[in-house]
Amino acid sequence: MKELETRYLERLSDLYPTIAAASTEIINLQAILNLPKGTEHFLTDIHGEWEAFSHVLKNGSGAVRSKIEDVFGYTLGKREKQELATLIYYPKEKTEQVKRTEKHMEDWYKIQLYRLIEVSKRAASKYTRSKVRKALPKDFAYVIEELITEKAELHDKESYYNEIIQTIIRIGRAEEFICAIADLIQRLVIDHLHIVGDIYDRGPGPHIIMDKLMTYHSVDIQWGNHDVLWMGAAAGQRGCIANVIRICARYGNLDILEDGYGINLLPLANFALRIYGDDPCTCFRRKGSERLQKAEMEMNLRMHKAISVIQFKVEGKLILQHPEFQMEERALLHRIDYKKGTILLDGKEYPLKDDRFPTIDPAAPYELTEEEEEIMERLEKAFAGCEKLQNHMRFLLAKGGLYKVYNNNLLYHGCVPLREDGSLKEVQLCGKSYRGKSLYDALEGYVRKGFFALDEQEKEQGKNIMWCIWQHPDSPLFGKDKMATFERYFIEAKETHLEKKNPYYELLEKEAVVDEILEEFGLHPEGAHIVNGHVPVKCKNGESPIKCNGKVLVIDGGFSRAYQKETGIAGYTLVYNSYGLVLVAHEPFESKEAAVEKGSDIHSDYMVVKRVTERRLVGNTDIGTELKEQVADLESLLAAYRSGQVIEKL
Ligand SMILES: O=P(O)(O)OC[C@H]1O[C@](O)(COP(=O)(O)O)[C@@H](O)[C@@H]1O
Ligand SMILES: [Mn+2]
Repeated sequence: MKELETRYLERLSDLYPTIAAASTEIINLQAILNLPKGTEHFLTDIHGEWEAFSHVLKNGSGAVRSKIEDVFGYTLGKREKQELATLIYYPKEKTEQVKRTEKHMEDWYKIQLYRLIEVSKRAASKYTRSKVRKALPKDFAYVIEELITEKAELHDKESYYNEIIQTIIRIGRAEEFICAIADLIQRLVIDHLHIVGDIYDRGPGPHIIMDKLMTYHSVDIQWGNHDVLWMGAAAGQRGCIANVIRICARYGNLDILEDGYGINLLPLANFALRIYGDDPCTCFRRKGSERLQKAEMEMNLRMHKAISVIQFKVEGKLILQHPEFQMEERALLHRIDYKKGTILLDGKEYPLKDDRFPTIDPAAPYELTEEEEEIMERLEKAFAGCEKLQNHMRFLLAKGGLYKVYNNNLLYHGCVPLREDGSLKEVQLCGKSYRGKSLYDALEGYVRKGFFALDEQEKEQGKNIMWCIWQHPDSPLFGKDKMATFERYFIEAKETHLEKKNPYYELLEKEAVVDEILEEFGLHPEGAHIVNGHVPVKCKNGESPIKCNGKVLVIDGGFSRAYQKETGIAGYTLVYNSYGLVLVAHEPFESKEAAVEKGSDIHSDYMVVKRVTERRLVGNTDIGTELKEQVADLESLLAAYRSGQVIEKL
């Protein structure tokens, strides 16, 4: 044991070879521990709405505005502060707009540059110089550092700064400089980003969001059911592929696949036109925006139906092949009376709104036709072979998981499956029984196997589990008794559309239940929170995102336009800074142009969930715990140097 410790200290002495080096590092770490904790930003349910997402990233859900407020308080008017905020979010566009009318651009540059420097000084003051240095834009690193660092020894600071700024303007670099410093501010106001699931589906730009996240300085992702659906599709699981395409068609977004990811949908399009060419496919009208032209719409309708039918076949077959999933009642095609055009559900017969099924053989309803089979084979290859999609999925795998415990908060997208009495529900998974955290851990293990297992059978199992995570009643990411997709397309009777939520959602006000969940994940209930998304908070019905006296925060980001009518708001985000937790309500995002033109921001309301009496320091965070361990190790090294156990390397 002793030997192991000496060996460890020897390795550490490679990094800190002298008493002086080890001491300096201890002092540095100690300084970091006493800085205010960095601001965390939580977003969920972005659902492809990349413009609103980009905006919220830029404004840090109000974090930029509050920095401006801190710096300028009463010394700037409301309009000027708003203009400055817009300049920080959209430096290029805002400068262009000003140029159109402003006659004295030099003055304008000078004023804005001063203001931007003041804001960045404030934003940087929370961090060590080394961290700020790492965040500096390459081109202007040196000069920005000069400008934002207080120089006590300078006599005439003003003329020194003036000189720098004048030079920047004179040599025609003011615009680039503004962009660089605006980026720096955005980067400094948010230290870490949490995405609590559902990046994909419904909106037009999940791939753009993924590209953005991949360049973000610090992020973790808790996968949502829609994200796992895409992961399953990328891994080649057919049920997931069909769902992904169906949802894109449903929202008129097939171009995400075709243009965004370069996945060829032509075989499906040709097939759909041939098979459903004179079928009005009225049940397959798309939801959401009016972006499609008429001809495209006709095509969309048909592709939508074609892939839906394929989905119901593929899923039904999977369910029947895997009785252990216990989803038999979700295989529906054999319950249809193809002559009468009805379906028998729970002993009740319902007429179908559309009973044209030219590709279904009533004797073998789950078999794909030869052409359907060929289409699926090609799609499988296309998804698996799409480099961009695979890169995005690898990023999700690397930065994400099914849940996260971070700074005393428990983050997951959906729920923890519970029984009616609030106890953790036992769930069967591949012959074993799990509940609570063990269920989450097991499921995550299967997802990773679906990508990385060497053994083909294990890999296959992992892929199928991804499909289960998407829509199994016991999936913690789905959390409903069924996904009534078929019923919602084909049956008028609303009672069949009902998807009953897991008791979790009713029990969230019960402190004993919430505490048990927190403890299950290793947290002390005192001062801890659960943050989840997934269910839109219907503000207009008086629902609140704050449950259980602030212990649970259901912050469906509500970015999805299609859901905004229902909720009456564009959702919530959460900010956790050194002063406490603040829930931010958002208005619908109009467009980037409107944001620049009108200086409109979309955060409308703040609810302080928790305000601490003493500012929280890095020392009280998870990173702080790690740093303290490092300090302890370094102190052992120092002692070893002093006792002669380890010798300095000069
Ligand atoms: O309104 P849409 O896009 O048809 O989606 C409805 C389906 O989406 C789900 O709500 C799942 O998506 P969410 O994770 O966004 O809730 C299903 O329960 C439901 O069947
Ligand atoms: Mn969801």
